[in-house]
Amino acid sequence: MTFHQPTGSMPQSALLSASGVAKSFTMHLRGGIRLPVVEDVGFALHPGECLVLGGPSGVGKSSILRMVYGNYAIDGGQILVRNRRTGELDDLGGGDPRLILDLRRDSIGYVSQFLRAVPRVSALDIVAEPLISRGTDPDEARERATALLDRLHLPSALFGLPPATFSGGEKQRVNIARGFITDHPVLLLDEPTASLDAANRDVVIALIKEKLQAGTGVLGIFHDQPVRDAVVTRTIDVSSFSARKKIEAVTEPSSERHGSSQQTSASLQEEQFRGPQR
Ligand SMILES: Nc1ncnc2c1ncn2[C@@H]1O[C@H](COP(=O)(O)OP(=O)(O)OP(=O)(O)O)[C@@H](O)[C@H]1O
Repeated sequence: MTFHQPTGSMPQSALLSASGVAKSFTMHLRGGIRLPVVEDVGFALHPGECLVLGGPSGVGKSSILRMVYGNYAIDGGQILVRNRRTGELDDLGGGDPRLILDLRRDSIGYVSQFLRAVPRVSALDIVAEPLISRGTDPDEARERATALLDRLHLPSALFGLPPATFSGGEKQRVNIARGFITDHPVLLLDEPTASLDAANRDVVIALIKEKLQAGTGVLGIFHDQPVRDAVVTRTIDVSSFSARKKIEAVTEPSSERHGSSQQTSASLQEEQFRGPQR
């Protein structure tokens, strides 16, 4: 396999680093309008560290997580990841799909806000699958999945059912169990506790702390302040990477421009969600 070779470096002890990363979205259905989101994103993640992405809604926190997981291509810069299998630094920002899959298998885990359940697969098998696909004996994998789902208070009557009909919190607990069952050195968490009650939030806090103690580096978004305060070791203010501030600073003083062809990023954003007017 040949992968994109990184040209940069990162602190020896780091698991992951981003430098000079920029991201904009192009609205192809809106005449190719370009919506800049972040630029010059830079940070490093070390073992046992919980780096929290902070800043107001829409500033680019989830976009950064998605870039680090290889879901979003980057416009520039580098995202270097220590490949657990080879020990080498890989540039995930290069967008090589084979490299992205390789890193997801052994090096980077991700718990998204929502479970993407496969139809007809039981909750237990969804959770056990990442272990089985990495060679763990299926019985052992299911035992560990059972223990994790028990810990997250999922009623055992649901273990054998596909999560399609589960409540939001039940689906999220299956999602969390699936994300935490493996031991990726880097774990990305996108609001893992958003749909959980207090008791399960405490379980997730404990699970995150156990990961950190084991040396996992966690990069996460936590809107839930008690959870954030319980796990954070360092916060990154994503506003400092905002590519919008500069645009707004240029467009704000001239109010007559609003509504004309010189749109602000805020109005572009609105349009993006409204979609084409019919
Ligand atoms: N796939 C996409 N296509 C177009 N624009 C996008 C896309 N994903 C994100 N954006 C835009 O990028 C900006 C940043 O979004 P992002 O979800 O990263 O923000 P956030 O800081 O995580 O927000 P929140 O805290 O509300 O979840 C938003 O204006 C959003 O509309």
